[in-house]
Amino acid sequence: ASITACTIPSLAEAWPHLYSESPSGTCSGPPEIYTMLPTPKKGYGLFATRRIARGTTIILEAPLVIIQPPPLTPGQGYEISKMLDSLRAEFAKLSPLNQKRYLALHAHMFPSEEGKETLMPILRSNAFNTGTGLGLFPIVARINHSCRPNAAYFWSEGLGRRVVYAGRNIEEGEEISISYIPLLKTTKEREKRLIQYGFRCECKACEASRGGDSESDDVRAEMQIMMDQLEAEALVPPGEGLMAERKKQGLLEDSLRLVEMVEEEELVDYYAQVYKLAAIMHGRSGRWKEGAEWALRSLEIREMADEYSDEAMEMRRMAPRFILESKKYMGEGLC
Ligand SMILES: C[S@@+](CC[C@H](N)C(=O)[O-])C[C@H]1O[C@@H](n2cnc3c(N)ncnc32)[C@H](O)[C@@H]1O
Repeated sequence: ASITACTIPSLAEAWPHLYSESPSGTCSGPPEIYTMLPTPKKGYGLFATRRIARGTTIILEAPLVIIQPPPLTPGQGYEISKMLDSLRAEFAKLSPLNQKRYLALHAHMFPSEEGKETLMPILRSNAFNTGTGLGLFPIVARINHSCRPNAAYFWSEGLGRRVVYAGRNIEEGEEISISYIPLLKTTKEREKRLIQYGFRCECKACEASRGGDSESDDVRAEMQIMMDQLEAEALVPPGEGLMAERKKQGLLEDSLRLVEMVEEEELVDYYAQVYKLAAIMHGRSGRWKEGAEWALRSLEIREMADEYSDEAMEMRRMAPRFILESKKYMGEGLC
């Protein structure tokens, strides 16, 4: 029989809104499309209780606490002692049940912290940004990391919630994963960034690299270079003349290559960004129809994530402009 959260009393207690025991003693799972289960090596994780189609919102969660971090000290990060005071103050304001939910979360303790207060290690192991602050979201905090995640997430300022959505189709029983770190880095660089969480990622991309197959690392490093270059070029007026035309063609080819690499690596977090770059580079070469198609693909993802985000608005402005241009070019101008 599968283990459900109801078989783990502390979880059912910490998550009373998700798990209930019927009078007959039967555990009824959450109505959500995910459930929390123990994993062999990663602590708890969230798993799909049924097939989740790409684009589906999986979680919309308000923060339990938000901490406004002090300004970053260059090269040293945040001054932890200052954060601890505000964290203690925010924690004290929580109801006993919410304090329990906070303390039930995983804490990665550094050796110097063993046996000490867990408030800060819990925040460090689980927090996500909330615009200017750092927030703790007890359900989202149960999602494990993968360097090739199947879900993506963002903070919606308008809703005041963190939103997790399926970046690709997720099969029933499959673990839901997100990325805690930027992914266009080599395995070694990603390992360093994951130190604060206290684990070494064993996803397929990391394991292949450790096994001597450097393909994923090479591709990710190349993607970062191409992305930076295309982003920079997108800000500069394209120019005219033979040389400029050649450059435009080269950039168009690069943008398509970048799309191909990102899709091959299944880096769902980057799809919208690279589709937008492909749209711009096609537009610059006068290939408005293809540009419009790329713009619409980017818009679809931006809307899937957050239809009110600045990025969605930007694509909503770009796509019709490209469509209009392609109609002019085809002699179908609007009357
Ligand atoms: C935000 S929590 C995720 C939920 C956590 N597994 C739990 O039981 O509550 C982050 C912690 O989960 C574990 N974790 C997350 N992703 C992992 C991975 N890919 N491999 C191993 N451990 C992982 C690490 O202990 C990390 O500090």
